[in-house]
Formats: sequence, structure tokens, C-alpha cells
Amino acid sequence: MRIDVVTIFPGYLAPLREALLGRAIEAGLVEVAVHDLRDWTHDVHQAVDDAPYGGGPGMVMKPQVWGEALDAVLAADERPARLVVPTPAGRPFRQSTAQAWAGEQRLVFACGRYEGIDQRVVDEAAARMPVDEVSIGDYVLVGGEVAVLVMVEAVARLLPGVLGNPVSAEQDSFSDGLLEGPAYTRPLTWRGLSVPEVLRSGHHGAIARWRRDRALERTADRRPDLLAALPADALDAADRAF
Ligand SMILES: COc1cccc(COC(=O)c2cn[nH]c2)c1
Repeated sequence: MRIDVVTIFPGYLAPLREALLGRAIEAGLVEVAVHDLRDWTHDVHQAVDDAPYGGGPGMVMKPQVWGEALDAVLAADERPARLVVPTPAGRPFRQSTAQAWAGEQRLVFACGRYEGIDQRVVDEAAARMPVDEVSIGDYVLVGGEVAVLVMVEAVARLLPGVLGNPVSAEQDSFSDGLLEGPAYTRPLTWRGLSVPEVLRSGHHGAIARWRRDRALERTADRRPDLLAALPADALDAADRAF
């Protein structure tokens, strides 16, 4: 997979070169290219934004600069690409989104700032490639760069060879629709707190049941919306005790 990121703050994407993802890039499992949007400005001030038509606060990113940048980035590789624009106004980015994008040959991320990017950039791109305006959560960041770090990590970890022990989709958290329950490791007792007995019993059935009960309990407490969204047959009789 090739990943391109267009941004006015290329330095913000430096963490992509670190650790696990950095090693995956070095191993050629994924290619990452970061581009400075200002490379496609032609004025001395390298302007990338302008006042919004219709008035209102803030500035909007200019379509001409983005159009030239995306043309150039897309032309750099013949693989078909999906354009992704992180925005608070986007559709929710979920694990299922990451799973879907992991199958793409190429992702191009456009990092918006200010009040956003002139809508014609997305509309014009959508005429020739799949475009997703996505939100990583209901809060407002200053720019899309941090959201790109989140999404690139969520997608890259699903690519073959990136993680040491391959995370099979069904074992991934959220895959059974529930939150992960509590986890424990040595020592047996720490600051007077002990590991639940069942986890040391060696009874795998009891352990599986205990873990599912804790996942159901936590999901009901923290994310009742996920519980409500479960298909009817997802919960068995023992589950319904919660
Ligand atoms: C494209 O236009 C804009 C404008 C303002 C900020 C951003 C950055 O994205 C977010 O703030 C965000 C993404 N998911 N949740 C929040 C993009």
C-alpha cells in the first residue's frame, strides 16, 4: 500500500517514521510520502487560505492550491487511490473503516486546517476517485494531521507483516461488538491487589466465560450503544444475565 499525506505541517507526520510503523516502511510493507501543500503555491506569501464567501469567522483553504497538489500527488503513481479528508463534519471512522481501507492499493490524505477546504476540491475529486470525509471523533482539532496519524496507524496494523503476531480480524477488539475486558500479568499480587482466581485456574471454559462476562459488564457500563447495536443472535442465554 502507498500512503500519501498532503499538509502545511509535514513535520507533524514525523511520528509515522517511528517504531513499528517506521520498521514496516523500512521493510517495504507500506510506502509513505508526505508533501508540503505550499509547494503548489505560486505567490510570494505562499497563501493557502482566503476569506469565506458568505462571511463568517476564520479562513477557508483555497481550491486552486489543493487542486494542483492533488493532481501532482495522484500523477506520481499509477495505482488507483482513495482520497481521505479528516474533518469534524465527516462520517465516523471505525474499525470497519480501517478494515475496508486496508484493502486499498493507495490512500491519499488531505489535511485541512482553518475552517476547512473549499468544498469544490472534494466535489471535483469525487468525480474521478472515491473520496471519504471522515471524523475520528466528536471534537474539533486544529488540523487533520493528528487524525491522519490515528487512521494510518489503525489501517497499517492490519496490513500483512506489519504486526509481529498477526492480529486476526476476529480477535481484534470491537470485532465481537464488545469492549475488551480487564487484562492482568505478573506479579500475582501487586500493592495488595490480586489477579482474579479464575484466570489462574486453568479452566479454559470458565476463563472464557469470565472474560465474556467482564466484556459485557464493561460494554453495558461504558458503551450501552454498542450493546444495543448487537445483532439479536449475538448474545446467548448466559450473556443475557447482564
Ligand atoms: C477539513 O477541514 C478541517 C477543519 C478543521 C479541522 C480539521 C481537522 O479534523 C478534525 O478536527 C477532526 C477530525 N475528526 N474529528 C475531528 C479539518
